[in-house]
Amino acid sequence: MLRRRSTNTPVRALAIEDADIGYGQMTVLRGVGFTIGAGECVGVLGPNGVGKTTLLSCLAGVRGPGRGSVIGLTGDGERVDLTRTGPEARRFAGISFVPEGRRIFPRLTVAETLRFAHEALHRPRAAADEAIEEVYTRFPGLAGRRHVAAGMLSGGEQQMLSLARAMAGGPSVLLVDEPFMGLAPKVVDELIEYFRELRATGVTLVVADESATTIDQLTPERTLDVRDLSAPVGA
Ligand SMILES: Nc1ncnc2c1ncn2[C@@H]1O[C@H](COP(=O)(O)OP(=O)(O)OP(=O)(O)O)[C@@H](O)[C@H]1O
Repeated sequence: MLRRRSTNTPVRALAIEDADIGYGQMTVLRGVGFTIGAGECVGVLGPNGVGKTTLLSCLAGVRGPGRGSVIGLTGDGERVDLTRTGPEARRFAGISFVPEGRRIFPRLTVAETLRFAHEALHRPRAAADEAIEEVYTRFPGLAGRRHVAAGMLSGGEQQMLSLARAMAGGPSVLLVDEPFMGLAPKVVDELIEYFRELRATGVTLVVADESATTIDQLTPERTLDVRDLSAPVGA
C-alpha cells in the first residue's frame, strides 16, 4: 500500500516503476522499471547519449516521468511516492544528486559553497561547522583552499567539492552522474576510494559512467546498462 510520507525517516531504497522519461514530447526511455536496494552500489552504464543523465535526473526529481512512478522505501519499510516531488523535497527525504559537470557556483568560495549547502537544509550552525571541518579533514586539498573561489579550483577539486556539498546533512542515497569525466587517473583513484568509504557507511550509491572498467572498480552489487532498461522508443 502506498502511503504519503508521514515520518522523517530517510529514504534508503528506490524503485522506478514502468516509467517513460524524456523531454517534452520526446520520450528517451520507455517502460523503465528496477529497484535499488538499501545500501546497494549500482553502476549505470551506457555510451554517450543513451539516457544515463535522463535516468538519474528522474531519480533525483529534476525531471518527472511522463508516465510511471518513482518510489522511495525508508529504513522503516514505509513506501513513499516521490513521483511528483522535486529535487529539494527528495534532498530532504535523504536523496542527494551530484549532476554531471559539477555545477558549482564559480564565484562562491569553497567555504561558502559548503555553508550554503547546510543552510539550504536548515542545519543548525554548530552541526554544519562540525560537518564542514570533517570535509576539510577528509579532503585536505579543499581545506587549504577554503577561501578560494570554486571556479578557480582544479577539475578534481571541483568534483570533491561537489561531492562534499552533496553529502551535507548525511544523505542516505547518493546519485552521481559521470563523476570521473575529464579527471586525471590519480584523481579518479581518489574518487573511487571516497566512494568505497561511503559504501562502507551504508550509503546507497548510484554512479553513472560510460566506462564499465571504471564502474567495476567500485565493485558494485549490480550494473545496469541503460539500453537494457528501456523498451524500444517509438515502437
Ligand atoms: N534538455 C534536453 N532536451 C531535449 N533532449 C535532451 C535534453 N537532454 C538530453 N536530451 C537528449 O536525450 C537523450 C539522452 O541524453 P542523456 O544526456 O540522458 O544521455 P547520457 O547517456 O547521459 O549521455 P552523456 O554521456 O552525453 O551525458 C539524448 O538523445 C539527448 O540528446
